[in-house]
Amino acid sequence: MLSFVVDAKDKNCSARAGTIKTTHGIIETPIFMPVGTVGSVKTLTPDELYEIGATIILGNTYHLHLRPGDDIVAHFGGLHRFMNWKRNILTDSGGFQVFSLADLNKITEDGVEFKSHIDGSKHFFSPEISMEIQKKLGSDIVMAFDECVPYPSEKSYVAKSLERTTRWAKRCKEYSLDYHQSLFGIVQGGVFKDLRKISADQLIDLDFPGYAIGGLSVGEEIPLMYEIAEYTAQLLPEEKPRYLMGVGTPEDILNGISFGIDMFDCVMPTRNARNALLFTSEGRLSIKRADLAKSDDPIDKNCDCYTCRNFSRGYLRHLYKAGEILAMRLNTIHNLHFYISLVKSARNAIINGNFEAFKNDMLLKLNQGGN
Ligand SMILES: Nc1cc(CSc2ncc[nH]2)c2nc(N)[nH]c(=O)c2c1
Ligand SMILES: [Zn+2]
Repeated sequence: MLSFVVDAKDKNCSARAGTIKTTHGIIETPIFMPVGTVGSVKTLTPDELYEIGATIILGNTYHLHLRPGDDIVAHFGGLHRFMNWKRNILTDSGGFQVFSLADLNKITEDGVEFKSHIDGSKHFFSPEISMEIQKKLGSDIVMAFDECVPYPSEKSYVAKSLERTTRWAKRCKEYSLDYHQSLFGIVQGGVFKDLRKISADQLIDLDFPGYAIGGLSVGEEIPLMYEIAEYTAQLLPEEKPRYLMGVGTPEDILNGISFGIDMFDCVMPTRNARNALLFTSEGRLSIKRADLAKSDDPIDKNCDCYTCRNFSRGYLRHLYKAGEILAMRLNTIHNLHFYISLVKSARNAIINGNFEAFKNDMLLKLNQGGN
């Protein structure tokens, strides 16, 4: 069970600040959700995640089903207990990962057969099986089992696929989840506005407590992603949360917020951190750079994260070059803190009525090479 209220709306664009309430606590939106695919946000402890302000993290049905197995996670009382995470968890439904990771055997009305990318073992996912796994994981927000069509795809295939995704969503809705879990529908339709409208209308008829925009950030050009994301967001009920899956860069998130989108997730901050690519309020910074060897500056002088309060660029560069695990941890703390504080600042700007100015100022700063 999930409630959502809109706390403030921008006057010049669709941006809004909201509050999601679940049994695992409050989520103030716009929100960025760190990705914890196999039950860990790579390199960080739950306490470190609380410290940077994370209120919801993501888990993956596909990965956890394959390893350690949803039965094992259920044995420990669900994913919250298993990983000792006391706040919210959203789990993706597995469809996307099957299509992007597994050796996909075949897709039928009933579901998808696939081979594990880990050991090649055969598996089958259906809407019902995806719901059963997410029920065992005990996530607060459960994603419907969908087909994320690749880009580009023939319009005729996208049109047929979205109809099946709607039929699958209906099957998911008919499955009884735990009292505390809420199921979000996922809008598909590729990059075709007329198909997006059909998909959105069909899912709205099924009446979900929240809606995700799927099928984007799959290789399409950024302007096209923005156009479809904005169009689709405006089709969705204003009083329900809107989640843009797999997005994105800080710029994408600021633009997504202006389209009226409330929730975002992306592996970028955590993956880039492990590759020494850091986000700062003056643009991107590669901490590997030789000219940083003697820099006593923090990664970002405007950042108050643990890493920026305690360590120099020179030290972080050294750790990375030496292959120290601490480098990954300190970089991850900074990048996640950057994303989470970006959306928190966006929320405050919406509440204070100056989101447009905030967004334009940030977009300028994010793209300067001021490091
Ligand atoms: N781009 C994109 C990303 C994801 C993964 S979101 C995620 N899961 C775990 C981490 N992040 C998607 N997931 C689903 N179910 N459907 C989609 O259309 C889709 C599109
Ligand atoms: Zn920092």
